[in-house]
Amino acid sequence: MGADGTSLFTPEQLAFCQALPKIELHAHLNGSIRPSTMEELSQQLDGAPISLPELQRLIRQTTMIGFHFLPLPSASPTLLLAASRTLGECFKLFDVIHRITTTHEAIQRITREVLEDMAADNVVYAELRTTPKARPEQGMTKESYLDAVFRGIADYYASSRRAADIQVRLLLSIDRRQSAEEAMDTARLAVQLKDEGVAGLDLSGNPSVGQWGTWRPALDYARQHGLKVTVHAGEVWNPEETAAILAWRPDRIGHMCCLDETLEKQLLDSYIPLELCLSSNVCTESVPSYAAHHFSAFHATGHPVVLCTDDTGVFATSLSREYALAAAAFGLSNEQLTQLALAAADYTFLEPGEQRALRERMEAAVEVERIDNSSSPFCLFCSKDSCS
Ligand SMILES: CNc1ncnc2c1ncn2[C@@H]1O[C@H](COP(=O)(O)O)[C@@H](O)[C@H]1O
Ligand SMILES: [Zn+2]
Repeated sequence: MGADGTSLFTPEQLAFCQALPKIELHAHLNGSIRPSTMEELSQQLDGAPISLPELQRLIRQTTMIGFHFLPLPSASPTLLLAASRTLGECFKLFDVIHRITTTHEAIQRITREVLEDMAADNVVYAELRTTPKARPEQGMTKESYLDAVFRGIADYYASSRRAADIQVRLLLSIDRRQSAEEAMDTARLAVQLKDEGVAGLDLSGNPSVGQWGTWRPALDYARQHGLKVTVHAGEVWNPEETAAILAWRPDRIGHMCCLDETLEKQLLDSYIPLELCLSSNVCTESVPSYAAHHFSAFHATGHPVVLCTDDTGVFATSLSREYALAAAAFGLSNEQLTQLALAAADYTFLEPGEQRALRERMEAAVEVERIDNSSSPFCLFCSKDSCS
């Protein structure tokens, strides 16, 4: 374990995590944009309200986080120095990203690329979330924004040799800057698209903005119409709101970094699955270090937890890296990592039969990996030099 805010994982740990079939349940579409695409799209900006040098500075700063993964000489582990990007800076960057992804073409492209990146990382099931946006100046409505997302998904399936490898559902996000009416529009849209691959609703956005009561009717509406709901909560210290969200009992909750003893007990009693994003929380300083991340305490009690990325483009990470970080920071064995990955099937917003089928598909893939690795002198599945 490195010093505060640093963590160590070995190339073998990362290789194991890359080979593991994984489930991604907390990924924001625009936050998962490839830095190279961000840079390319920014060149096409014309008369943007943000200057190109400033945009380039922000993009460089993002890519720099990626450069903090320093490969050391072969026998040494990979060193990750977590660069920090406060939540405020993070939301400035989202505004920038949104300025360069204003067209249907850009949305379609980043959707395809995000799926390509996930499949290459051995993600076998993903719930991708995004905030539908109306941009009248671009002839974009919330519906046409989502059509572009669906076209991006179709493009991925049409072009990928690994198409069968990844199953996708969408979650529609409500941004905390939105009014009750805007939130309700998104909830109605999600209900209309239930049979088209929309599995649920998400509440996200700058945690310091807005009031829980504003969006609650929209979330009630979605729930009454059979959709699942996940909510970002406790990303900053706001005990009243966190308690109200827990009392509402979302189907899953993201983050929950800032809890006191009472809230922690309520959460444990609720048994609500937690979506945990280590790099995001450390980079935004919602938690002080990997070692101090609450993943460890919740995982140790048997509380349902799932590792997720949040924003691979903003935090320069991947789901494999998040698993490797957890392995290193909390001393998880390969078997524990495997069980963690498999258990996520139960926390998806799929029907129970589909969850079982997903888990079986993952178990079969794990079995193939075990057999493939059984002849290797270094067993990926037990971290021993040889496996008996
Ligand atoms: C870092 N922690 C976070 N906390 C809260 N909300 C976040 C977030 N990361 C991302 N988002 C939400 O996702 C949007 C970008 O994707 P979409 O435009 O919807 O595809 C951001 O604008 C924010 O609302
Ligand atoms: Zn998030």
